[in-house]
Amino acid sequence: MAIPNIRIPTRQLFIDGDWREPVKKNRLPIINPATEETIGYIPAATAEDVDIAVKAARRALRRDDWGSTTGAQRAKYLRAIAAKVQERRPELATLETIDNGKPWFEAASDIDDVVACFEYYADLAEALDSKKKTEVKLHLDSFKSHVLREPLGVVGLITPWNYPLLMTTWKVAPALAAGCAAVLKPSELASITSLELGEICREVGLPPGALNILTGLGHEAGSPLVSHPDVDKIAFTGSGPTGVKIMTAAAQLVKPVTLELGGKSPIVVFDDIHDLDIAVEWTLFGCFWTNGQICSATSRLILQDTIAPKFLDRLLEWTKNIKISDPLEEDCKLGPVISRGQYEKVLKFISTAKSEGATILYGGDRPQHLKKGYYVQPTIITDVDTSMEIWKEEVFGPVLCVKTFKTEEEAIELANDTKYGLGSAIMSKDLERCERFTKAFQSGIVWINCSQPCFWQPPWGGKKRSGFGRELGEWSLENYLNIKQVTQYATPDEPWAFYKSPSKL
Ligand SMILES: NC(=O)c1ccc[n+]([C@@H]2O[C@H](COP(=O)([O-])OP(=O)(O)OC[C@H]3O[C@@H](n4cnc5c(N)ncnc54)[C@H](O)[C@@H]3O)[C@@H](O)[C@H]2O)c1
Ligand SMILES: NCCCC=O
Ligand code: NA
Repeated sequence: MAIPNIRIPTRQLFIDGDWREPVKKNRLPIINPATEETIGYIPAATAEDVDIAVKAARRALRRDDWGSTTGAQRAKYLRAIAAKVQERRPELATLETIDNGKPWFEAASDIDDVVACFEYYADLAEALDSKKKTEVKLHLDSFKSHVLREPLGVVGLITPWNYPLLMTTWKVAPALAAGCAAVLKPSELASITSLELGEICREVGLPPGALNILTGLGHEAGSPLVSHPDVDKIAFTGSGPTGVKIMTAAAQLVKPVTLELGGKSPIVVFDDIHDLDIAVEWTLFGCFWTNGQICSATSRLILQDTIAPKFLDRLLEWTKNIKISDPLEEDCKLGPVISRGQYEKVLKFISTAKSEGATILYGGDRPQHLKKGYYVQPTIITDVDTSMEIWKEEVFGPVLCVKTFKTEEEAIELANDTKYGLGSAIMSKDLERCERFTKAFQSGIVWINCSQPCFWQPPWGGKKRSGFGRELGEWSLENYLNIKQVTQYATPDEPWAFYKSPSKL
C-alpha cells in the first residue's frame, strides 16, 4: 500500500486532558535517523511540569469521573482509544518510522499490537469488576476477611525509543485498565507517537488527568518523576544503568518499581534442526529485526560445531540479501539505528571486538550505498572469546556474535554465561532436548524453534540484570493494583477478652 506522506503535528505537554506549554518553554529537536534532519520539535518538560502533571493525576483519582469508575466504564475508554489508533494506523506508522527509523511495515505491525493491547486490557478491566472483592476463608467464625483489588494510585511510566508507541502502550493500557492515573515520560529520541496518544485520549474524552504525557530529557523530566513524593510507583523500560539510577532514587521513598532492562540473549542451534534456511532466518530475525534494537535480541549465536560451516555460509547468503534502505521504502528490512550516539556506540563495539581479536565475518561498517543516516550493516562476528566485550555487553544494534559448542553441557554454560536474563532460544528437532534447555535457561522468556515472537497475553520480563517484574498478560494488571486486606470482627457484641476487665462501674 502507498505509505502516506504526513505533516508532524506540533504538540505541547499533555496535562489534565489538554495541551500545555512547558513552564520553561523549552523544546527538543525531532531527528529523522534516516536523513539526520531535524523534522520538528517536542516540548521539554522539567520538574515544574512534573509537579503540575502529578497534581492533575491525583485530582483525577479523587474525581468520580475517573477515580470511581468501574472496570466496564474504563473499558469503554480503552476500546475507543484502540479504535482511534486503528483509524490513524497509516499515519501513526509513518510518524513512528520517521522518528524511530524502523521499516514502515514493522511500525505498522507495532501499531496493530497497540490496538490489540488496548482491546485486551479493556477486557481485563471489565473482568476486574467481578474480582474487586474476594472473600478469604478463615479458621475462626468470629472474624470475616476479604481482599480488595484497587488502583495503586498515581503511577510514573518511563519508556524507551525502540518500540515507541508499543512500549508506551504496554504500560498505559494496563495502568488505565486498573484505574490508576498515569504520568508518562517517553524517550526524547522518539516521542511523536506517544504525544499522538495524548491527542487520541483527548478526542475520546478520557477524563482529565487520567493520562498525562511529559516529553523531555531523562534527567530533566524522568528523574523528577521518579523522585516525586506523590507518585506511588514507577514502571520503567530502558537500559540497565538508567534502571539502577531509578531504583536508587525510588528506594529513598520506598517506592515500588518494575524494571524491564537490557539483555544479551542466546540462540542455541543444534545440528538436528528441522530445516537449515528456517533456522537461519530465525537467527537473522532474532538479532536484526527492529534494526537490531531489541531488548530481547538473541545477539549471541551458539552453534553446534558439526553444523557451523554450513550454517555460517548460509547465514552469510541470507544476510547479504537483507534490503538496507530508507525505512519508508517498500520491502526495507533494515533501517538506521536511532541516533548518531547509538550509531557511534555500535561501531565502537565492532572496532573493540576487532581489536580484542575477533573476526568481522560480515558487515561492520556503514552500508556503502547510504551516505546519510545512522545506518550500520548487519554484522556477524566470529572467533569470539567469552572474555570479549562483544560477548558480554548489549550492543543494541544489528550485531550478532558467534561461538560454537560440542556438547549440551557446553551449550548451556555458554548460553547462561551472561549477567542478563531476558530471553533464550533453542533450535532443535528434539523436543525433549528443548525441554531440558527450557529448564536450564536462566531467563524470563524462552523461545523454542523461533526467536522474538512476542504476544500480549503471556508475561514479558527477565531476571538477573534484565530487571524484574512482568509486563503484558494478566501479570501487568497486577503491577497497577493495590491488594488491600479487610478483616472484620464478626461478633461485635462479644468482648475480645484479652485484658482483665476493670470492675464494673
Ligand atoms: N526489557 C525490555 O522490555 C526493554 C524494552 C526496550 C528497551 N529496553 C532497553 O532499553 C535500552 C535502550 O533504550 P533507551 O536508550 O531509551 O534507554 P535509556 O535508559 O537511555 O532511556 C529509557 C528512558 O529512561 C529515561 N531516563 C533516562 N535517564 C533517566 C533518569 N535518570 N531518571 C528517569 N528517567 C530517565 C529516558 O529519557 C527514556 O525515556 C536498552 O538497554 C534496551 O535493552 C528494554
Ligand atoms: N518485541 C518487543 C520487545 C521489547 C523490547 O525491546
Ligand atoms: Na527521532
